[in-house]
This record gives sequence, C-alpha cells and structure tokens, in this order.
Amino acid sequence: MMGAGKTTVGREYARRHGLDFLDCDQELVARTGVSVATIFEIEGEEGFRRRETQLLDDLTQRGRLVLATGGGVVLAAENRAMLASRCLVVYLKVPPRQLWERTRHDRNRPLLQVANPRGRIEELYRQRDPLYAEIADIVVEGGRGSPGGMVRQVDRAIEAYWNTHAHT
Ligand SMILES: Nc1ncnc2c1ncn2[C@@H]1O[C@H](COP(=O)(O)OP(=O)(O)OP(=O)(O)O)[C@@H](O)[C@H]1O
Ligand SMILES: O=C(O)C1=C[C@@H](O)[C@@H](O)[C@H](O)C1
Ligand SMILES: [Mg+2]
Repeated sequence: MMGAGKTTVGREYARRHGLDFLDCDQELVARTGVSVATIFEIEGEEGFRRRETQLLDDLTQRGRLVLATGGGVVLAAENRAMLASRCLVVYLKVPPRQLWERTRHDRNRPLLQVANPRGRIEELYRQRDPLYAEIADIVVEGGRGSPGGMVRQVDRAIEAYWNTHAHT
C-alpha cells in the first residue's frame, strides 16, 4: 500500500545486502521526465497503469535485484502473474491508520488527493489486501516500528523463508 515503506525499506534492504535496488515509480519518473502525479493528470490512471505493466515486465526479468513496486501494481491480473512467477514477493502489511499518518502531508500520491484521504486508504486497503496476500511469498507486518526495524523483520523473514524452501 502507499506509505507501507516499499521504497524506504526496499532500498535499505538492498544496501545491506549489496544488491541493486529499483523502484517502479522512480523508474517511470526517470523514463518520462515527469512526476507520477503529472502522468496521472495527462494520461489518467489508465495510462499510468499501462506504463506500469510494461515497466514491470522489463524490470522483473533483470535477475537479482530488489524491486519496490507501486502500490497499485497488484490490481492487474497480468502484473500479479509476473510477480508470482518471477519474484520472491514480500508484502509489507501496515494498518490503514499508519498508512494515513505517513502519507497525509505528501502531495505526490494522486489517488489520495480527495476530500477524505483517510477513508480512501481504508477503502483501497480493503480492496487490495486480498490481492497482496494472494501473491505474497512472505508477509511482514509493521506499523509502529521504525524503518530500520522493518528492514530487520524483512531480513529475518527472508532468511526463514530460504531455510524452509530450497533455492532455485
Ligand atoms: N517502518 C516505518 N516507520 C515509520 N515511517 C516509515 C516506515 N517506513 C516508511 N516510513 C515513512 O513513510 C513514508 C512513506 O514511505 P515510502 O515512500 O517508503 O512508502 P511506499 O510504500 O514506497 O509508498 P508509495 O507506494 O506511495 O511509493 C516516508 O516518509 C517514510 O520515511
Ligand atoms: O497505490 C497506488 O495505486 C499507487 C501507489 C504509488 O506507488 C504510485 O504508483 C501511484 O501513486 C499509485
Ligand atoms: Mg514508493
């Protein structure tokens, strides 16, 4: 979800492990030369989603790296299929209240520029939580802890995952 910490936690996890890190939103901004908000303004959510799917197809075939997706990536079945088959998917599960606290002062999330952003987050969470859960190999629950604490939780969860699943 928006504000769960995909960018913050993903980047730090990658740094600690000496892995490359890519962020779908940042990559779209780099490729188009405009902000996520501007892409939404000019092409609508539909245009943004089209670009997101093309980019995901590219970035999920690049081998070993940490990829932070956009929060809405799970909406398209095509995207879910790519993530489920090509990636180890970690769902950062954070309650709506914390998501709202983290995103309330940030204007660069077009889906939250509505009269009641808190209600919108709750609605998106209800719609999306089952989709995140459907493709997640690992679920890490967070909310109150620090970003560093969340990175350590992710670390432990991935270790535990590889201790019970053979490397392929
Ligand atoms: N575990 C955490 N505890 C407290 N604050 C956090 C935590 N993780 C991230 N944050 C803060 O919450 C905000 C949102 O984090 P971040 O941008 O990483 O979320 P995101 O999942 O990438 O969101 P989006 O889908 O919109 O890109 C940032 O200001 C970040 O510093
Ligand atoms: O949750 C979402 O649908 C979004 C999350 C962000 O990462 C961006 O991809 C964009 O703001 C849409
Ligand atoms: Mg992000």
